[in-house]
Amino acid sequence: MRRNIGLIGVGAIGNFLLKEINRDKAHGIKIESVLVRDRRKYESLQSEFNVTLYTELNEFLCSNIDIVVEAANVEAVKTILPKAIKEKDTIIISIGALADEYFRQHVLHLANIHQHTIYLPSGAIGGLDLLQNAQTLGTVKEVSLTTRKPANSLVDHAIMDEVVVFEGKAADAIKQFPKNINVSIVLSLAGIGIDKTKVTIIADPHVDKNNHQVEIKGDFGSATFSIKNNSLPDNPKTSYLAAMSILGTLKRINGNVKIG
Ligand SMILES: NC(=O)C1=CN([C@@H]2O[C@H](COP(=O)(O)OP(=O)(O)OC[C@H]3O[C@@H](n4cnc5c(N)ncnc54)[C@H](O)[C@@H]3O)[C@@H](O)[C@H]2O)C=CC1
Ligand SMILES: O=C([O-])CC(=O)C(=O)O
Repeated sequence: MRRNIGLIGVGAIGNFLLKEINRDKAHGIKIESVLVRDRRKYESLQSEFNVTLYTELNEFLCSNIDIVVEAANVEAVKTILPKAIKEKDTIIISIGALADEYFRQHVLHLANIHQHTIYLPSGAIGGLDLLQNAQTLGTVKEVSLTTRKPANSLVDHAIMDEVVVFEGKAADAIKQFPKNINVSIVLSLAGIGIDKTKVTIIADPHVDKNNHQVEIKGDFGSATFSIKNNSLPDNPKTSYLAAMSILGTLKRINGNVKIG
């Protein structure tokens, strides 16, 4: 059982996890340790959620934790994951960090040598089970993602009508929108890769949800997933489902039945 969690980053997703896991105590798991950059800013979490704060990665990794959960950003994954995966299984939500081929191969190598697992939750989308099954024989031909978000999540000036802010491959989408399109990288890794997965990002002043449309075609047939996500109150860029997918992953790791 992975009961004790070490959390990296307390923003919209980190707050959700602290409230759901430590306040409810209903999931058989507990966040024990939290890695932050500024201890003073987060001091109150210690008494509110009965956690220990760390600002030093090594001390955090040596604390009483079974699994690390990252809920920070792509840059944090780049600096933290190589060390973390040597010591612990690790759940990553800023999956965009793995778009860098050299970095991905490096951390997969470390995971293999140290016999730890990198878990990549499906985040704000779905259908990754189907995509991985359809691709077992390498016969998926096309994968595309169209993401439509409220305009102010994507552009810093007011717009009256929708604007396509990106059209191209996932590899380039994550470079331009590292806080908005991590989903394109998990989709790429489950399917046909970051250079073949097509991405369109639309800033839309007329929507209040984060919409993702995934289209898959291959020898299996075709599939379409359309997801209309409510966002988390603390960060409109981030979908509620993305936070829930971490909790779901933690529950499935500890479960005795694996579905999908
Ligand atoms: N895979 C997916 O489907 C999705 C991924 N995401 C990604 O999840 C991550 C977290 O999302 P939110 O909680 O909404 O972001 P947020 O911006 O609300 O919170 C991130 C927190 O991490 C902290 N942080 C940054 N670097 C750190 C470091 N080196 N050590 C410790 N703390 C650090 C920040 O101070 C901030 O409090 C983001 O990278 C976001 O892009 C978000 C939604 C969906
Ligand atoms: O939460 C979402 O809808 C998607 C997102 O921000 C990401 O993939 O980075």
